[in-house]
Amino acid sequence: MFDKSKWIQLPRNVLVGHEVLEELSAAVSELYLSGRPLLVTSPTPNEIAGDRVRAQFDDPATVTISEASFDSVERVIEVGNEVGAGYLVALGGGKAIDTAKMASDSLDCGFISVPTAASHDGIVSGRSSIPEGDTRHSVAADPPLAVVADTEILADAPWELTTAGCADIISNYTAVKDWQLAHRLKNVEYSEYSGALSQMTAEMLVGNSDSIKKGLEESAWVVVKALVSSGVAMSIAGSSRPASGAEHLFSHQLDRLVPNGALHGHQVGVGSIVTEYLHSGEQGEWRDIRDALDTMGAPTTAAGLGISDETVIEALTTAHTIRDRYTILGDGVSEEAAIEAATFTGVI
Ligand SMILES: NC(=O)c1ccc[n+]([C@@H]2O[C@H](COP(=O)([O-])OP(=O)(O)OC[C@H]3O[C@@H](n4cnc5c(N)ncnc54)[C@H](O)[C@@H]3O)[C@@H](O)[C@H]2O)c1
Ligand SMILES: O=P(O)(O)OC[C@@H](O)CO
Ligand SMILES: [Zn+2]
Repeated sequence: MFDKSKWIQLPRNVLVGHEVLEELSAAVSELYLSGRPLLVTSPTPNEIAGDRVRAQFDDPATVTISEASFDSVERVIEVGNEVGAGYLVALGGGKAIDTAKMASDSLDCGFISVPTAASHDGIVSGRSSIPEGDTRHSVAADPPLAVVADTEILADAPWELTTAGCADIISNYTAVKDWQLAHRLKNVEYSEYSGALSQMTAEMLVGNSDSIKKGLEESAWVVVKALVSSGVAMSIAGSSRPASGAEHLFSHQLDRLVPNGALHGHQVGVGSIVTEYLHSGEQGEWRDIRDALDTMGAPTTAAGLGISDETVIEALTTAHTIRDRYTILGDGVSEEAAIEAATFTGVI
Protein backbone atom coordinates (compact mmCIF):
# COMPACT_ATOMS: atom_id res chain seq x y z
CA MET A 1 0.00 0.00 0.00
CA PHE A 2 1.35 3.47 -0.90
CA ASP A 3 1.78 6.23 1.70
CA LYS A 4 -0.89 8.57 0.36
CA SER A 5 -0.47 11.11 3.18
CA LYS A 6 1.39 13.47 0.83
CA TRP A 7 -1.09 13.06 -2.02
CA ILE A 8 -3.72 15.73 -2.67
CA GLN A 9 -6.76 13.54 -3.30
CA LEU A 10 -9.91 15.20 -4.65
CA PRO A 11 -13.25 14.03 -6.07
CA ARG A 12 -12.95 13.73 -9.89
CA ASN A 13 -16.46 15.07 -10.62
CA VAL A 14 -18.78 17.18 -8.50
CA LEU A 15 -22.35 17.46 -9.84
CA VAL A 16 -24.47 20.05 -8.05
CA GLY A 17 -27.92 21.10 -9.24
CA HIS A 18 -31.59 20.40 -9.78
CA GLU A 19 -32.26 16.70 -10.38
CA VAL A 20 -28.60 15.83 -10.97
CA LEU A 21 -29.45 12.57 -9.22
CA GLU A 22 -30.66 11.36 -12.64
CA GLU A 23 -27.10 11.82 -13.94
CA LEU A 24 -25.59 9.48 -11.31
CA SER A 25 -25.12 6.56 -13.72
CA ALA A 26 -23.52 8.91 -16.26
CA ALA A 27 -21.13 10.14 -13.57
CA VAL A 28 -20.28 6.51 -12.76
CA SER A 29 -19.63 5.55 -16.38
CA GLU A 30 -17.49 8.66 -16.81
CA LEU A 31 -15.29 7.27 -14.05
CA TYR A 32 -14.85 3.98 -15.92
CA LEU A 33 -16.16 2.15 -12.86
CA SER A 34 -17.28 -1.41 -13.45
CA GLY A 35 -18.82 -4.24 -11.52
CA ARG A 36 -21.88 -4.36 -9.33
CA PRO A 37 -22.78 -1.21 -7.40
CA LEU A 38 -23.53 -1.52 -3.69
CA LEU A 39 -25.82 1.23 -2.38
CA VAL A 40 -24.91 2.15 1.21
CA THR A 41 -27.72 4.11 2.77
CA SER A 42 -29.79 4.71 5.90
CA PRO A 43 -33.58 4.31 6.26
CA THR A 44 -34.88 7.82 5.56
CA PRO A 45 -32.54 8.64 2.63
CA ASN A 46 -33.36 5.22 1.18
CA GLU A 47 -37.07 6.09 1.31
CA ILE A 48 -36.39 9.47 -0.23
CA ALA A 49 -34.17 8.50 -3.16
CA GLY A 50 -33.16 4.83 -2.94
CA ASP A 51 -35.43 3.70 -5.79
CA ARG A 52 -34.28 6.57 -8.05
CA VAL A 53 -30.69 5.41 -7.50
CA ARG A 54 -31.39 1.69 -8.00
CA ALA A 55 -33.37 2.38 -11.20
CA GLN A 56 -30.17 3.64 -12.86
CA PHE A 57 -28.27 0.36 -12.52
CA ASP A 58 -28.77 -3.19 -13.83
CA ASP A 59 -28.25 -5.21 -10.70
CA PRO A 60 -27.58 -2.98 -7.71
CA ALA A 61 -27.27 -4.34 -4.19
CA THR A 62 -28.32 -2.34 -1.13
CA VAL A 63 -27.19 -2.32 2.47
CA THR A 64 -28.96 -0.10 4.99
CA ILE A 65 -27.21 1.05 8.14
CA SER A 66 -28.86 2.69 11.12
CA GLU A 67 -25.81 4.07 12.94
CA ALA A 68 -22.28 5.19 12.18
CA SER A 69 -20.18 2.51 13.86
CA PHE A 70 -17.46 0.04 13.06
CA ASP A 71 -20.14 -2.66 13.22
CA SER A 72 -21.88 -0.84 10.35
CA VAL A 73 -18.58 -0.60 8.47
CA GLU A 74 -18.01 -4.34 8.99
CA ARG A 75 -21.56 -5.03 7.76
CA VAL A 76 -20.93 -3.06 4.56
CA ILE A 77 -17.63 -4.87 4.02
CA GLU A 78 -19.35 -8.23 4.56
CA VAL A 79 -22.14 -7.44 2.08
CA GLY A 80 -19.64 -5.87 -0.33
CA ASN A 81 -17.64 -9.10 -0.40
CA GLU A 82 -20.81 -11.22 -0.64
CA VAL A 83 -22.15 -9.37 -3.70
CA GLY A 84 -18.74 -8.70 -5.24
CA ALA A 85 -19.26 -4.95 -5.18
CA GLY A 86 -17.31 -3.07 -7.87
CA TYR A 87 -17.91 0.28 -6.15
CA LEU A 88 -20.10 1.86 -3.46
CA VAL A 89 -22.78 4.52 -3.81
CA ALA A 90 -23.32 6.31 -0.48
CA LEU A 91 -26.82 7.81 -0.27
CA GLY A 92 -27.63 9.84 2.83
CA GLY A 93 -26.08 12.13 5.38
CA GLY A 94 -22.82 11.79 7.23
CA LYS A 95 -23.72 8.41 8.71
CA ALA A 96 -24.10 6.60 5.39
CA ILE A 97 -21.31 8.54 3.66
CA ASP A 98 -18.71 8.06 6.41
CA THR A 99 -19.57 4.37 6.69
CA ALA A 100 -19.13 3.90 2.94
CA LYS A 101 -15.94 5.99 3.06
CA MET A 102 -14.41 3.63 5.61
CA ALA A 103 -15.73 0.42 4.03
CA SER A 104 -14.53 1.36 0.52
CA ASP A 105 -10.99 1.48 1.88
CA SER A 106 -11.20 -2.12 3.15
CA LEU A 107 -13.04 -3.28 0.03
CA ASP A 108 -10.35 -1.59 -2.05
CA CYS A 109 -12.97 0.05 -4.23
CA GLY A 110 -14.07 3.63 -4.81
CA PHE A 111 -17.28 5.28 -3.64
CA ILE A 112 -19.61 7.97 -4.92
CA SER A 113 -21.11 10.41 -2.42
CA VAL A 114 -24.80 11.19 -2.98
CA PRO A 115 -25.65 13.48 -0.06
CA THR A 116 -29.29 13.93 0.88
CA ALA A 117 -28.36 16.57 3.49
CA ALA A 118 -25.74 19.34 3.38
CA SER A 119 -25.06 18.79 7.08
CA HIS A 120 -21.24 19.06 7.23
CA ASP A 121 -18.15 18.93 5.02
CA GLY A 122 -17.67 15.20 5.63
CA ILE A 123 -20.18 14.55 2.85
CA VAL A 124 -17.50 15.57 0.32
CA SER A 125 -14.16 15.34 2.13
CA GLY A 126 -11.34 12.86 2.58
CA ARG A 127 -12.05 12.64 6.31
CA SER A 128 -14.16 10.09 8.12
CA SER A 129 -15.30 10.14 11.73
CA ILE A 130 -16.72 6.86 12.93
CA PRO A 131 -16.91 7.00 16.75
CA GLU A 132 -14.33 4.60 18.21
CA GLY A 133 -13.96 4.36 21.99
CA ASP A 134 -13.43 7.92 23.20
CA THR A 135 -12.34 9.20 19.78
CA ARG A 136 -14.81 11.45 18.01
CA HIS A 137 -12.57 13.33 15.56
CA SER A 138 -12.01 12.40 11.93
CA VAL A 139 -9.27 10.25 10.41
CA ALA A 140 -7.85 10.38 6.91
CA ALA A 141 -9.77 8.45 4.25
CA ASP A 142 -10.06 8.50 0.47
CA PRO A 143 -12.47 11.20 -0.68
CA PRO A 144 -15.41 10.25 -2.91
CA LEU A 145 -14.54 9.64 -6.58
CA ALA A 146 -17.53 11.84 -7.39
CA VAL A 147 -20.18 13.83 -5.54
CA VAL A 148 -23.74 13.97 -6.89
CA ALA A 149 -25.54 16.66 -4.88
CA ASP A 150 -29.15 17.05 -6.00
CA THR A 151 -30.22 20.50 -4.77
CA GLU A 152 -33.91 19.60 -4.99
CA ILE A 153 -33.37 16.84 -2.40
CA LEU A 154 -31.01 18.96 -0.28
CA ALA A 155 -33.40 21.92 -0.26
CA ASP A 156 -36.19 19.60 0.96
CA ALA A 157 -34.06 18.21 3.81
CA PRO A 158 -34.83 19.39 7.35
CA TRP A 159 -33.63 22.97 7.57
CA GLU A 160 -31.60 22.22 10.71
CA LEU A 161 -29.36 19.91 8.64
CA THR A 162 -28.58 22.72 6.20
CA THR A 163 -27.91 25.26 8.96
CA ALA A 164 -25.59 22.68 10.54
CA GLY A 165 -23.66 22.49 7.28
CA CYS A 166 -23.48 26.29 7.17
CA ALA A 167 -22.24 26.44 10.74
CA ASP A 168 -19.57 23.83 9.99
CA ILE A 169 -18.31 26.14 7.24
CA ILE A 170 -18.53 29.31 9.34
CA SER A 171 -16.41 27.56 11.98
CA ASN A 172 -13.55 27.35 9.47
CA TYR A 173 -12.94 30.98 10.40
CA THR A 174 -11.70 30.13 13.91
CA ALA A 175 -10.19 26.83 12.75
CA VAL A 176 -7.77 28.74 10.49
CA LYS A 177 -6.94 31.16 13.32
CA ASP A 178 -6.03 28.17 15.51
CA TRP A 179 -3.98 26.64 12.70
CA GLN A 180 -2.05 29.94 12.26
CA LEU A 181 -1.54 30.15 16.04
CA ALA A 182 -0.18 26.58 16.15
CA HIS A 183 2.11 27.43 13.22
CA ARG A 184 3.47 30.50 15.06
CA LEU A 185 3.82 28.97 18.51
CA LYS A 186 4.41 25.27 17.80
CA ASN A 187 5.87 25.39 14.30
CA VAL A 188 2.97 23.28 12.99
CA GLU A 189 3.16 23.02 9.17
CA TYR A 190 0.79 25.57 7.62
CA SER A 191 -0.43 25.85 4.01
CA GLU A 192 -1.15 29.41 2.86
CA TYR A 193 -3.29 28.14 -0.02
CA SER A 194 -5.37 25.84 2.16
CA GLY A 195 -5.74 28.43 4.92
CA ALA A 196 -6.75 31.17 2.50
CA LEU A 197 -9.26 28.90 0.73
CA SER A 198 -10.83 27.81 4.01
CA GLN A 199 -11.01 31.35 5.43
CA MET A 200 -12.47 32.69 2.16
CA THR A 201 -15.09 29.92 2.17
CA ALA A 202 -16.22 30.88 5.67
CA GLU A 203 -16.19 34.62 4.92
CA MET A 204 -18.19 34.13 1.70
CA LEU A 205 -20.83 32.16 3.56
CA VAL A 206 -21.02 34.76 6.33
CA GLY A 207 -21.31 37.42 3.63
CA ASN A 208 -24.15 35.46 1.99
CA SER A 209 -25.85 34.44 5.23
CA ASP A 210 -28.99 36.47 4.63
CA SER A 211 -29.51 34.82 1.22
CA ILE A 212 -29.42 31.32 2.72
CA LYS A 213 -33.13 30.59 2.97
CA LYS A 214 -35.13 27.46 3.88
CA GLY A 215 -36.43 25.51 0.89
CA LEU A 216 -34.41 27.52 -1.69
CA GLU A 217 -32.42 25.31 -4.09
CA GLU A 218 -30.08 28.23 -4.71
CA SER A 219 -29.21 28.19 -1.01
CA ALA A 220 -28.52 24.45 -1.09
CA TRP A 221 -26.30 25.06 -4.13
CA VAL A 222 -24.30 27.76 -2.25
CA VAL A 223 -23.90 25.57 0.86
CA VAL A 224 -22.76 22.51 -1.11
CA LYS A 225 -20.19 24.56 -3.02
CA ALA A 226 -18.87 25.86 0.30
CA LEU A 227 -18.69 22.33 1.73
CA VAL A 228 -16.80 21.16 -1.37
CA SER A 229 -14.40 24.08 -0.98
CA SER A 230 -13.82 23.14 2.65
CA GLY A 231 -13.13 19.55 1.61
CA VAL A 232 -10.62 20.76 -0.99
CA ALA A 233 -8.86 22.88 1.64
CA MET A 234 -8.52 19.78 3.85
CA SER A 235 -7.21 17.73 0.93
CA ILE A 236 -4.58 20.39 0.14
CA ALA A 237 -3.56 20.49 3.82
CA GLY A 238 -3.62 16.72 4.15
CA SER A 239 -5.46 17.18 7.43
CA SER A 240 -8.66 18.65 8.86
CA ARG A 241 -6.69 21.61 10.32
CA PRO A 242 -8.20 24.20 7.91
CA ALA A 243 -11.68 23.23 9.08
CA SER A 244 -11.16 22.04 12.62
CA GLY A 245 -9.73 23.96 15.54
CA ALA A 246 -10.75 24.56 19.15
CA GLU A 247 -14.42 24.83 18.16
CA HIS A 248 -14.24 21.24 16.92
CA LEU A 249 -12.39 20.04 20.03
CA PHE A 250 -15.27 21.62 21.97
CA SER A 251 -17.82 19.77 19.80
CA HIS A 252 -16.05 16.43 20.04
CA GLN A 253 -15.93 16.82 23.82
CA LEU A 254 -19.67 17.59 23.83
CA ASP A 255 -20.19 14.39 21.78
CA ARG A 256 -18.48 12.49 24.58
CA LEU A 257 -20.23 14.31 27.45
CA VAL A 258 -23.67 14.36 25.81
CA PRO A 259 -23.94 11.48 23.27
CA ASN A 260 -26.56 12.13 20.58
CA GLY A 261 -26.72 15.75 21.68
CA ALA A 262 -26.87 18.45 19.00
CA LEU A 263 -25.85 18.28 15.34
CA HIS A 264 -22.10 18.49 14.68
CA GLY A 265 -22.37 21.74 12.77
CA HIS A 266 -24.53 23.40 15.41
CA GLN A 267 -22.04 22.46 18.15
CA VAL A 268 -19.01 23.77 16.24
CA GLY A 269 -20.92 26.96 15.40
CA VAL A 270 -21.55 27.75 19.06
CA GLY A 271 -17.96 26.73 19.80
CA SER A 272 -16.73 29.17 17.19
CA ILE A 273 -18.47 32.11 18.88
CA VAL A 274 -16.59 31.41 22.11
CA THR A 275 -13.21 30.56 20.56
CA GLU A 276 -13.30 33.71 18.44
CA TYR A 277 -13.82 35.65 21.70
CA LEU A 278 -10.85 33.77 23.22
CA HIS A 279 -8.79 34.73 20.15
CA SER A 280 -9.74 38.37 19.82
CA GLY A 281 -11.65 39.48 22.92
CA GLU A 282 -14.62 41.81 23.19
CA GLN A 283 -13.90 43.66 19.93
CA GLY A 284 -13.28 40.42 18.00
CA GLU A 285 -15.53 39.13 15.25
CA TRP A 286 -17.52 36.81 17.53
CA ARG A 287 -20.63 39.00 16.94
CA ASP A 288 -20.32 38.49 13.14
CA ILE A 289 -20.16 34.73 13.68
CA ARG A 290 -23.08 34.78 16.14
CA ASP A 291 -25.21 37.02 13.90
CA ALA A 292 -24.53 34.91 10.77
CA LEU A 293 -25.56 31.75 12.63
CA ASP A 294 -28.61 33.51 14.06
CA THR A 295 -29.65 34.83 10.62
CA MET A 296 -29.75 31.25 9.30
CA GLY A 297 -31.54 29.94 12.38
CA ALA A 298 -28.55 27.97 13.71
CA PRO A 299 -28.12 27.82 17.50
CA THR A 300 -25.94 30.48 19.16
CA THR A 301 -26.35 29.40 22.80
CA ALA A 302 -26.05 26.37 25.06
CA ALA A 303 -29.83 26.43 25.41
CA GLY A 304 -30.12 26.42 21.62
CA LEU A 305 -28.03 23.25 21.59
CA GLY A 306 -30.19 21.76 24.34
CA ILE A 307 -27.05 21.41 26.46
CA SER A 308 -26.61 22.75 30.02
CA ASP A 309 -24.38 25.73 30.78
CA GLU A 310 -22.33 23.51 33.11
CA THR A 311 -21.65 20.99 30.35
CA VAL A 312 -20.59 23.77 27.97
CA ILE A 313 -18.08 25.02 30.55
CA GLU A 314 -16.87 21.46 31.24
CA ALA A 315 -16.33 20.90 27.51
CA LEU A 316 -14.49 24.22 27.10
CA THR A 317 -12.14 23.55 30.02
CA THR A 318 -11.31 19.93 29.07
CA ALA A 319 -11.43 19.95 25.25
CA HIS A 320 -7.68 20.56 24.94
CA THR A 321 -6.99 17.06 26.33
CA ILE A 322 -8.72 15.04 23.62
CA ARG A 323 -6.36 15.51 20.67
CA ASP A 324 -2.78 16.47 19.95
CA ARG A 325 -3.86 19.66 18.20
CA TYR A 326 -2.69 23.03 19.57
CA THR A 327 -5.36 25.74 19.57
CA ILE A 328 -6.36 28.88 21.46
CA LEU A 329 -7.36 26.56 24.32
CA GLY A 330 -3.64 26.05 24.84
CA ASP A 331 -2.91 23.76 27.76
CA GLY A 332 -6.40 24.37 29.14
CA VAL A 333 -8.71 27.33 29.57
CA SER A 334 -9.44 28.17 33.22
CA GLU A 335 -13.02 27.80 34.42
CA GLU A 336 -13.07 31.55 35.12
CA ALA A 337 -11.95 32.42 31.58
CA ALA A 338 -14.41 29.92 30.06
CA ILE A 339 -17.32 31.34 32.08
CA GLU A 340 -16.31 34.90 31.16
CA ALA A 341 -16.09 34.09 27.43
CA ALA A 342 -19.32 32.08 27.35
CA THR A 343 -21.19 34.68 29.40
CA PHE A 344 -19.94 37.75 27.50
CA THR A 345 -20.90 36.15 24.16
CA GLY A 346 -24.32 35.11 25.46
CA VAL A 347 -23.62 31.41 24.92
CA ILE A 348 -24.56 30.75 28.55
N1 LIG B 1 -16.37 13.01 8.07
C1 LIG B 1 -16.47 14.15 8.73
O1 LIG B 1 -15.67 15.08 8.57
C2 LIG B 1 -17.62 14.33 9.69
C3 LIG B 1 -17.85 15.58 10.26
C4 LIG B 1 -18.94 15.71 11.14
C5 LIG B 1 -19.74 14.62 11.44
N2 LIG B 1 -19.44 13.42 10.87
C6 LIG B 1 -20.26 12.21 11.13
O2 LIG B 1 -21.46 12.32 10.37
C7 LIG B 1 -22.58 11.84 11.14
C8 LIG B 1 -23.52 12.99 11.34
O3 LIG B 1 -23.87 13.46 10.03
P1 LIG B 1 -25.41 13.78 9.73
O4 LIG B 1 -25.92 14.75 10.75
O5 LIG B 1 -25.54 14.10 8.29
O6 LIG B 1 -26.04 12.36 10.10
P2 LIG B 1 -27.10 11.42 9.46
O7 LIG B 1 -26.58 10.74 8.25
O8 LIG B 1 -27.54 10.56 10.61
O9 LIG B 1 -28.34 12.36 9.02
C9 LIG B 1 -29.03 13.03 10.04
C10 LIG B 1 -30.50 12.61 10.06
O10 LIG B 1 -31.14 13.23 8.93
C11 LIG B 1 -31.82 12.25 8.15
N3 LIG B 1 -31.80 12.72 6.78
C12 LIG B 1 -30.75 12.74 5.93
N4 LIG B 1 -31.12 13.29 4.75
C13 LIG B 1 -32.44 13.62 4.85
C14 LIG B 1 -33.40 14.22 3.99
N5 LIG B 1 -33.06 14.63 2.76
N6 LIG B 1 -34.66 14.39 4.46
C15 LIG B 1 -35.00 13.99 5.71
N7 LIG B 1 -34.14 13.43 6.59
C16 LIG B 1 -32.88 13.25 6.15
C17 LIG B 1 -31.09 10.96 8.39
O11 LIG B 1 -31.92 9.86 8.14
C18 LIG B 1 -30.73 11.10 9.88
O12 LIG B 1 -31.84 10.70 10.66
C19 LIG B 1 -22.01 11.32 12.45
O13 LIG B 1 -21.76 9.95 12.32
C20 LIG B 1 -20.68 12.08 12.57
O14 LIG B 1 -19.72 11.34 13.30
C21 LIG B 1 -18.43 13.26 10.01
O1 LIG C 1 -10.93 16.27 12.26
P1 LIG C 1 -12.22 16.77 12.85
O2 LIG C 1 -12.03 17.64 14.04
O3 LIG C 1 -13.21 15.64 13.09
O4 LIG C 1 -12.91 17.73 11.74
C1 LIG C 1 -13.44 17.18 10.54
C2 LIG C 1 -14.60 18.07 10.06
O5 LIG C 1 -15.62 18.08 11.03
C3 LIG C 1 -14.16 19.48 9.77
O6 LIG C 1 -15.31 20.27 9.52
ZN1 LIG D 1 -16.81 19.90 11.06
